[in-house]
Amino acid sequence: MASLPFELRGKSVYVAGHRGMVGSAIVRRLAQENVNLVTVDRREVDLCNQAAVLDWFATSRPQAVFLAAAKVGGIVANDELRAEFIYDNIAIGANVIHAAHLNGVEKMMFLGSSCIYPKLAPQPLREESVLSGPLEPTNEPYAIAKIAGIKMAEAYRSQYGCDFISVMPTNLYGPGDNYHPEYSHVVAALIRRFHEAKIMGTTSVTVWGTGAPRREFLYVDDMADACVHLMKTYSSAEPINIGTGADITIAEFAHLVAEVVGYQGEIRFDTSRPDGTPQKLLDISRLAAQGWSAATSLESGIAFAYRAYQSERGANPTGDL
Ligand SMILES: NC(=O)C1=CN([C@@H]2O[C@H](COP(=O)(O)OP(=O)(O)OC[C@H]3O[C@@H](n4cnc5c(N)ncnc54)[C@H](OP(=O)(O)O)[C@@H]3O)[C@@H](O)[C@H]2O)C=CC1
Ligand SMILES: C[C@H]1O[C@H](OP(=O)(O)OP(=O)(O)OC[C@H]2O[C@@H](n3cnc4c(=O)[nH]c(N)nc43)[C@H](O)[C@@H]2O)[C@@H](O)[C@@H](O)C1=O
Repeated sequence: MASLPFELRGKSVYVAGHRGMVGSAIVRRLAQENVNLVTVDRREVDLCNQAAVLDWFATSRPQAVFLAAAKVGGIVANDELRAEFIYDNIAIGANVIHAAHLNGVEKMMFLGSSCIYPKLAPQPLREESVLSGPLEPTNEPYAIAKIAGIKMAEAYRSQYGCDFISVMPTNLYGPGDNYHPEYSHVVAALIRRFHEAKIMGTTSVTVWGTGAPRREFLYVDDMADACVHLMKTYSSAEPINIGTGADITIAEFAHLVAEVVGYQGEIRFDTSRPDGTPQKLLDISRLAAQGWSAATSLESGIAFAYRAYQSERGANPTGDL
C-alpha cells in the first residue's frame, strides 16, 4: 500500500468520466498538480465492456485512477431507467476496479453517492450507516450498484492490499451539468426552468414534489478539490463523505435559484411528482478531520452555475445540453 501523502505529481493519472460534470472538474483541478493526465473517450472504450477495459488498462498502465464515470441522473431518471442504472453502474465499477487491481494501479478513488444511505437513517448521515436499513425506492438500483463499488474497493484492499478508497459525495452541481427537463437533477432543472420562464415572460413555474425535502448541495469545483485532497491524504477501507455540512429545503432552494436567475413570478409545487428521500445531510466530521472544507457558498455557486448554463446554452440554444 502506498504511503501518505500519496504523491500525484509526475504520475500517470486516469480520470474515468472526464467529459462529465465531475470528471471535467477533476481534470481542471489536476492542471495544478503536474500529472500526466490519461483519458479515453467512451466511443473507444465502453467501461461496461470488460474486455475493452482490461485491454486499455494493460496498454495505458495508469498509476492512479479517479473513477468518476457512471450512469447518472435525477430522481426521475433513476426511477424510470432502473435497469440501466443498476447494470451500467455495476459493470463500470466491477470492470474498472478489477482492471486497476490486475494492472497494479497504486491508488484508486471510487465515487459513490449520498443516496447509498438508508432512506430513514439518522441525520446527519454518518459513514457507519451504510447497509443499516432499507433504501429510498426511487434510486435503489443506483444505490445498490454504488454500494457494490464501495464493497469491491473494500474487498480488494483487504484481500490484495490495494490502496482503493471510496468517497460519498452529496448532491453536486455546476458547469457541465445535465439540463434535461425530465432526467436532470434539481439544480440544473430549476436553473433552466426559471431562466426559460424569465425569457418567455411566464408568470408561474412548477417545482416537483412538496418542497419539504431537505438537500445538501456542493459546487463541483469544490468536489474536485476534495477528491484531489483525499487522493493524497486519505487511505482507509472506510468510505468518506464529501459535503458542506449544511442543508436547505427544496422550497427555500427554489426561491434562491429564482432570485439568482432574476425570475419574479409565482412558484408552484406539483405534489404528484416524487419527493424522494426526506433529508440527505452528510456528517462531514471525517472530512473535516482530513483538513478539508468547502470554499463556495450556495449563493455564489448557483450564480457560477447559472453563468455556466448561459454560456453552455449559448453554444447549443435548442438542445437539452
Ligand atoms: N451529479 C451528482 O449530483 C452526483 C454525482 N455523483 C457521482 O459522481 C460521478 C460523476 O457524476 P457526474 O459527473 O455528475 O455525471 P455525468 O453524467 O456528468 O458524467 C458521467 C461520465 O461517465 C461517462 N460514462 C458513463 N457511462 C460510461 C460508459 N459505459 N463508458 C465510458 N464512460 C461512461 C460519461 O461519458 P460521456 O460523457 O461520453 O457520456 C460521462 O463522462 C458518478 O460516479 C456519480 O455517481 C455522486 C453524487 C452526486
Ligand atoms: C444526487 C442524487 O440524485 C437523485 O436523488 P435526489 O437527491 O432526489 O435528486 P434530485 O436532484 O433529482 O431531486 C432532489 C429533490 O428536488 C425535487 N425537485 C423539485 N423540482 C425538481 C425538478 O424539476 N427536477 C428534479 N430532478 N428534482 C426536482 C425532487 O422532487 C427531490 O425532492 C438520486 O436519484 C441519486 O441519483 C443521487 O445520488
